[in-house]
Amino acid sequence: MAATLIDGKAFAAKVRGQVAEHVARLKEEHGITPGLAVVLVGEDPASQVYVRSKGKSTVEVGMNSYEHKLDAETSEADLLALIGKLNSDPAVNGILVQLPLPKHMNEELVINSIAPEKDVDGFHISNVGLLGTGQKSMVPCTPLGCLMMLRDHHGSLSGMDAVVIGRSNIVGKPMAQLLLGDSCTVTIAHSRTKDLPEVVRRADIVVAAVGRPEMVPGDWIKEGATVIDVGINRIERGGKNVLVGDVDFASAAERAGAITPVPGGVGPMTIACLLANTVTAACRAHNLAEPEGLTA
Ligand SMILES: NC(=O)C1=CN([C@@H]2O[C@H](COP(=O)(O)OP(=O)(O)OC[C@H]3O[C@@H](n4cnc5c(N)ncnc54)[C@H](OP(=O)(O)O)[C@@H]3O)[C@@H](O)[C@H]2O)C=CC1
Ligand SMILES: Nc1nc(=O)c2c([nH]1)NC[C@@H]1CN(c3ccc(C(=O)N[C@@H](CCC(=O)O)C(=O)O)cc3)C=[N+]21
Repeated sequence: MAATLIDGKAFAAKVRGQVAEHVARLKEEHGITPGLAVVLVGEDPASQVYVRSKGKSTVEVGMNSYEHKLDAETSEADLLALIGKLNSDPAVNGILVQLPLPKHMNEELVINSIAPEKDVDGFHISNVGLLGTGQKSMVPCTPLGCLMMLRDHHGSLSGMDAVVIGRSNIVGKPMAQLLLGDSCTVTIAHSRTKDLPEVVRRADIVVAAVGRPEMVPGDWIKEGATVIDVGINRIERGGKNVLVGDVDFASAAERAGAITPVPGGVGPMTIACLLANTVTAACRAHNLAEPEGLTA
């Protein structure tokens, strides 16, 4: 392997350490313990795993974790009522409603009912608008984690050619906004992009957020490029269930300058950034100085 491995697991541990320090200071100096509420509707096994791991990390950094598990048949009105209660609860600084929601719910309506200042996912329309106009906002966790790793590796990203594959509201679009904010020349590719291999070959930075196992082969990667693999795909290989990204790691690592693995790359950073956003939200709620280096 020629590429440098960007160790998201180790980076995430460092971020969680910084969050823990800031939480300890908030407690000592101001008697404040930040709180994160996570709402899960239904019994999707993958979602249950994430929610448990989020709760565990929240407690480990010294914050309060409030888990709300609702069954799949819960009405939208009941979910909105719960969000209303969390919005007005001063002990709750961050609210995350795990996606996807059951089919009978209007995801946009639900997300936009979260108080924007508690929207630690950064999905509320106000936060989307603030990010798009370069104003202070809550920044979506996955793109924020990717940005932190890129800045750490490169220092400045100014003038670099970046290609984001995927245009979802939760990953692709906010990722592109953040890269633009750091003065990259940004291309957003998607399922209708003509000649994706050629588009990717131009890139100094490739962020793959598609949800198709190992779809980006090494020969699309420009020699020395930095590859950030957001994909989390569970596939069967050799009779075993394994986790792979959207990038074919083995062949891409031959050409890339640096690359994130799956697992152990973007995933752990997503959770660390969720904690970072929660402590940031708590500081803003109390008009206190925000932790440095934990926001975009
Ligand atoms: N590590 C982490 O923390 C997280 C990981 N993920 C993972 O990231 C991946 C993407 O998630 P998400 O953004 O929610 O996914 P979506 O399904 O919402 O979006 C996928 C995007 O990929 C595009 N796409 C699909 N097929 C192709 C193709 N053949 N060529 C080019 N583009 C294509 C789609 O294009 P179009 O718009 O034209 O349909 C769409 O914009 C998933 O594997 C998910 O599990 C997600 C969130 C967090
Ligand atoms: N409102 C909302 N916000 C989210 O941020 C959100 C969501 N809904 N729905 C689902 C996706 C997915 N997601 C992941 C978080 C961590 C890992 C993670 O830590 N992955 C580990 C592996 C974990 C495993 O083994 O399954 C890793 O990549 O190393 C993965 C995926 C957040 N999401």
